[in-house]
Amino acid sequence: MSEHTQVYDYVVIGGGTAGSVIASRLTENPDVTVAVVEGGPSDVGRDDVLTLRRWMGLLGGELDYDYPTTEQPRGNSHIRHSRARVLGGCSSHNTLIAFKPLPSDWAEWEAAGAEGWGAALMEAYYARLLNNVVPVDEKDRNAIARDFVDAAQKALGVPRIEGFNRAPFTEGAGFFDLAYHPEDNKRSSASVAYLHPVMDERPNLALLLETWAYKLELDGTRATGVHVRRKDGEEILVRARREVVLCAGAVDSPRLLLHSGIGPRADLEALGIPVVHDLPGVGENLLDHPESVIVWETEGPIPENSAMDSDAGLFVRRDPGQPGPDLMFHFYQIPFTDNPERLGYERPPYGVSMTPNIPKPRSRGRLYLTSADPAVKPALDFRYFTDEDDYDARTLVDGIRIAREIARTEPLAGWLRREVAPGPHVTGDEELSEYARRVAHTVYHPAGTCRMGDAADELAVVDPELRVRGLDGLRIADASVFPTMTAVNPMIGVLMVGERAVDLIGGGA
Ligand SMILES: Cc1cc2nc3c(=O)[nH]c(=O)nc-3n(C[C@H](O)[C@H](O)[C@H](O)COP(=O)(O)OP(=O)(O)OC[C@H]3O[C@@H](n4cnc5c(N)ncnc54)[C@H](O)[C@@H]3O)c2cc1C
Repeated sequence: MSEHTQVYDYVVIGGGTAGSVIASRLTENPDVTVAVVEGGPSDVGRDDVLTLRRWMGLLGGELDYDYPTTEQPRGNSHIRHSRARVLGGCSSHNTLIAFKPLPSDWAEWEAAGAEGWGAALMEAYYARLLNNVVPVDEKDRNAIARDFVDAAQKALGVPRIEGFNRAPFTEGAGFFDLAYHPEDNKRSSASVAYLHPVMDERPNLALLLETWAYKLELDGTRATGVHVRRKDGEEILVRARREVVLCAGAVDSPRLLLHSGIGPRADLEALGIPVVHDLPGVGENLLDHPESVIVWETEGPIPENSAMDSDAGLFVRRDPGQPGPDLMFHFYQIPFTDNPERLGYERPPYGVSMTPNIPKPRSRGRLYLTSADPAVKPALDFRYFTDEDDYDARTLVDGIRIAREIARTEPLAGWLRREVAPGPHVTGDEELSEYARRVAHTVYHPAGTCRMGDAADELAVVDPELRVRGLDGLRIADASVFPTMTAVNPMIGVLMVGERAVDLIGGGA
């Protein structure tokens, strides 16, 4: 089929978390035309997507790109990285836990060269968000999760936090804020909040759904559009009069750059991809929040009410010298045994789990291509637990010990019949580390693969205005631009990147 051309002012590649924000804001100006190239279908009318509590049913299904990791000698090689293939992106299949990044996160970004991204300025972008961010509703607060919060507070002496986004914190236990509508458990995802209200009313907004972007079009050093393939095989060159904005996420943004010849020269040459622009940082600095899991059998069934089965959590700061928390826990009202089962552990009929994770992991991974064929998934080598001081693994060992302290404390203790995994006999540092790493999972937070940095930083992919270094007409706005990992779950940070990108582009009404 021959390729034809469509022209818009802006082409947004990826109608996901950040992309939905940008497309919505840019088209507030009726004189500006925007095309969104989105690989997945619409989420409108899809209860399987829009009902928050059904999130687990989406993992690994037809709306999941489902990226494997490379072998992880120090970790778990079986982790599958879910990435949503649907309008709203990962905000359409995640758990919508909503944390404004902490002031210490923004300070770290600034120190890494993201000039102008300090906490005071970023506050305005949080205020702009259209998502319905509310604390877990009273009716969704399960009795065992309430007792987890009480026990954590008592066992560790940390404060109870009601509204994690009200003020910066370093420690505390409580129910999360979620981007949802408690009355019907519907998502307040990026697409629901930003696109649904306007998508049928704005002739200047074109949603090209089930359309895959496989190569950027460049005229010299200027990005002028993108080559896409529609579901029926039709190929289109979607041109941008003003800018191309890449919002395909931490996996697919670097993937598209690499297939377009933008990346580390030697890697591209080795695969026979013509080098358009040597940019060594593309795919480097692959970050994540790794987690482990402790599972208990409960004395019997747990009440059913919940927003999405992991409604409460805990932050701890073990090292008072740190500006923010250095250990985080999600509490699951279900026995989360996917990884332990592979090691021979059983799934109890009724149970709960705590998943300690590393807010500021030190291991750094890398994303790279293994083929010049754009259909082949890239390799994701997170290099889990490879940091020099073994900080990451030690953090999870501390996490298991702290989780046990909480489990021994009333009012939680009375619910629990026995520890299923790793089991009370596993107590030594070495054994705990081995267990923690082999059952390690991801909190699904890949980031950093096109990181922002200053002009002197050769491994930076975008400058503080989100422009790709050395090229014109091309910005990136999604989780890939994170210079470092936020201590908290990243989605709100991604939405704020989207809002800020609109200002930097100079668009919007
Ligand atoms: C299961 C799960 C649970 C999570 N829970 C939470 C949570 O509770 N709280 C939190 O803060 N964070 C959570 N996260 C992380 C958070 O959702 C992500 O960090 C964030 O949504 C990423 O946004 P993004 O804009 O970078 O990418 P995405 O939202 O993934 O958007 C990328 C979009 O681009 C499209 N796309 C990609 N490549 C192409 C291409 N070549 N052509 C066309 N379209 C393309 C995709 O279809 C997708 O819609 C979770 C993630 C997952 C997977």
